[in-house]
This record gives sequence, C-alpha cells and structure tokens, in this order.
Amino acid sequence: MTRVHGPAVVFERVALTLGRTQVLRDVSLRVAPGSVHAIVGPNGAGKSSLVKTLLGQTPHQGRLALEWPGAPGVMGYVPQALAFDAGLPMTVDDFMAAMTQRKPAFLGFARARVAEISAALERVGMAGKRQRRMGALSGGERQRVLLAQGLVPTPALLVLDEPMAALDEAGAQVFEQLLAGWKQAGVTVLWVEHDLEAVGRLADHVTGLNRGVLFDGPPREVLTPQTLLDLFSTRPRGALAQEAAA
Ligand SMILES: Nc1ncnc2c1ncn2[C@@H]1O[C@H](COP(=O)(O)OP(=O)(O)OP(=O)(O)O)[C@@H](O)[C@H]1O
Repeated sequence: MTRVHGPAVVFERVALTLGRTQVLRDVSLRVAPGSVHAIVGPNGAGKSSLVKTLLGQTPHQGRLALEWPGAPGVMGYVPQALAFDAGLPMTVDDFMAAMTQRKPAFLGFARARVAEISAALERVGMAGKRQRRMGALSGGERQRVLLAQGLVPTPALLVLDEPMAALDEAGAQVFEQLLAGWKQAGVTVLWVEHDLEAVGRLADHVTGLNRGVLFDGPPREVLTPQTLLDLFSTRPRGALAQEAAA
C-alpha cells in the first residue's frame, strides 16, 4: 500500500442526546495520526453513536475535528454488519460499485475503480463470489465485502465498527493483515471492537467508553482487570467503590 498521511481525530467535550437518552457525555479523546485507536465498551455504551457522530450523522454538542497534515484525504467507513434482503438483485460487484463511485452501479464500474475493486475483493478472499447476491452471502462473507469497500479508494482515515464481528478464523487473519498494512502505510484507524484480546495485541491506543470516557491510553497500561471490571460491570461504579471500601 502506498504511504498516506492520516489525520488526527479530536473529540472535545462531545455530547449527544437522542430522544431522552444522553448517549454520550463529555467525551474528550485524541486519535493520533497514523495510529490504530480502539474503542471498547459494553453493549449500549455509545460506541456506534460515537462513530456516527464522527461521520456527521448525528447532531452533537462539543468540538469534533479532523486535523489533516495537508489537504484532506479520503475517509473510509466499515459499518457494523448490514442486512440485505435475500431477493435483492444486488451482486457483490453492484454493491462495490454503489459504494465506491459516483457513477450509477447499473452502468458498471468507473474505469478508475476497476483495478482497485478487483484488488480489494482479492485481498479479502471474495474475488470468486463477485456475481453472488449480497443477500445470499454468509454473514462472514458479507463482512469481508464490507471490509473490501472500505479499501476503495485508498483511505487516509478508516473508521471500523466491529469489523471482526462475523468473521471466522481465516477472515480474522485477513483483517489482521489489513490492519498491519494500514499501520505501515500511515492510515489513521478508529476501531470499535469487542474482542479485547485482539485490541490488546493490535491497537496502539484504547479508549474505554460507557457514555463517557472511563480510561484512555496504551492497551498494556489501561486494560487491567480493574478497569475492565469498571467498564463492563452493569452495576454503578459508585456501588463497586463502596463495596471495595467496606
Ligand atoms: N435514535 C436513537 N434514539 C434513542 N436512543 C438511541 C438511538 N440510537 C441509539 N440509541 C441508544 O443509544 C445507546 C448507545 O447505542 P450505540 O448503538 O451507540 O451503542 P454501542 O456501544 O455501539 O452498542 P453495541 O456494542 O451493542 O453495538 C443505546 O442505549 C441505544 O439504545
């Protein structure tokens, strides 16, 4: 992969309220340029909402900025598993065209994209299934295609929302290889992930989120039994502290 210059991503006192729910409160964190930065937290913690806020899909309070080292580059996004109706007449190729070019998918690939799309599908092991309907793929195969669309055009910032969720062992290995390539190329990666072992091994930095930031730092320093208990415990932190003191 050619060298790119990923931006820093800055959240400053970001808050988000949806309906009556305060989904995010006082979230401040900085994703360093070219780093792999993981966000971990329990179900309903606000991780996907944080991603959607970054993508400009939700009205937030506070400051959110992308600090590019030069001219703004491409931002890629790999969503959490998408559902497709089994009868939907959209093949893998149609989906790749729809996601990666302005030209309507039914007119075929834009010439500039042909080689990149082939290479991306090859990299995720889906080159042999380009004419399959999206709705006929297994969950893991669909996830591989979602990863492939995030590769085209080459991003400088990549936002991944649980990209490993449906992947089997081989798929997880493909993902790890991609991550290593992005790291080497200087891509900034913001990565929402449930697999703490993978985060500990592969991320440069990790933020523990449960509506607000509970911890933030290098995995080796912040992923301790106590911080994880605090993050994933369904009981209020105050109650745990009181029990510990008793
Ligand atoms: N449009 C909405 N209106 C009201 N509440 C919402 C809306 N969207 C999300 N929420 C709530 O915001 C909270 C955070 O949801 P979010 O999907 O960001 O969590 P998450 O950390 O990504 O969870 P998971 O790990 O289960 O994917 C949840 O309680 C959810 O019900």
